[in-house]
Amino acid sequence: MTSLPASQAMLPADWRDLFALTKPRVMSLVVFTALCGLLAAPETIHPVLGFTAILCIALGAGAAGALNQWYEADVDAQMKRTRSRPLPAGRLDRQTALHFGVGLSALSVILMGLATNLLAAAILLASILFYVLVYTVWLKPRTAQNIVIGGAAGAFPPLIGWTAVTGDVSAMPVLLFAIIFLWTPPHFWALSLFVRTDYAKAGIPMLPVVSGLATTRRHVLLYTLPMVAAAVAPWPLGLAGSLYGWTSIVLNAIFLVLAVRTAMNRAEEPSGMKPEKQLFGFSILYLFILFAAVVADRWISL
Ligand code: HEM
Ligand SMILES: CC(C)=CCC/C(C)=C/CC/C(C)=C/COP(=O)(O)OP(=O)(O)O
Repeated sequence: MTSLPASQAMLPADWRDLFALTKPRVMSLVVFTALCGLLAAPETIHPVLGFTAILCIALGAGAAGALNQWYEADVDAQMKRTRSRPLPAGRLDRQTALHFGVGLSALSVILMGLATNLLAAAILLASILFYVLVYTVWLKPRTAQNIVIGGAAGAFPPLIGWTAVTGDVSAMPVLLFAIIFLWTPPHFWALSLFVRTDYAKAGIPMLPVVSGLATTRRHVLLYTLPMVAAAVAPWPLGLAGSLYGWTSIVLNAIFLVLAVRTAMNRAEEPSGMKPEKQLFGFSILYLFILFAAVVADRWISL
């Protein structure tokens, strides 16, 4: 029997499966970046409304994850990494997942509109539709560029958090969007290199399956360069101070070194892919620390 994370161990079985449907581990970083967008905004929001906004983003992101798993149940059944999810493992039926996903999506968008403003609710709805329809249904089964465009869905949360407070969109939240948008390809392609046989088996045209290891490794480095530029930009542009600036320089230097080592690696087997594994693991830490620095920098400047 596999051990459960502490956050899931205390829930009764059915709730545990519904919770797992929301991809809680991935969504924790999505929600964290949204919270940072909300806390870095130049105005304030009543704490109850701020909490409600973050709850809505968590519910919306979880609903999108559930709809993704509803649509991909057959594909998930073919991959080692995903076959123990509630739907392919047969612990939950597809209709329940569909109702859960649609209901939670509607609830999150309506509540966001009531608690904050229509722009934030509209961007939340657009992110859910983008992830489910544009990425999952349209691009993912068709093109190796799926995550380049489809990954935009995961870049919206800080913009939504910020907009929930201010009611409009300015340069800094657009940069926060750009950082996650450009971060997604190296984040995912690093991982895709060492789980590529799974994707090949399931017939999903991810880059290493379609174009090979060397091209994917070059693409990891290619997308890291504009990501570094976008991540450092807030300091020289005067949108953030030196705390953010120095944190960003250190994080981006490490990311770049790992991306170069990935690009230079020639290993064919996952056992030789240490740089790729390190880059994937660091990509998560990178985003957590970078977004925490956005907030810390704003607070010390108040
Ligand atoms: C289309 C874009 C993306 C793709 C294809 C992708 C894919 C993946 C995959 C396949 C994993 C492995 C773990 C799992 O099976 O769930 C993963 C892990 C993870 N991703 Fe992404 N990801 C994307 C975007 C994002 C975004 C936008 C965030 C957050 C801002 C994020 C945060 C994470 C985190 C925190 C993990 C680690 C989860 C764990 O510890 O199990 N990902 N990602
Ligand atoms: C507010 C809102 C709607 C946010 C959405 C956030 C979002 C789209 C995050 C993307 C993260 C993610 C789990 C990608 C993996 O999809 P996949 O289907 O390729 O992964 P899988 O193979 O593990 O199912």
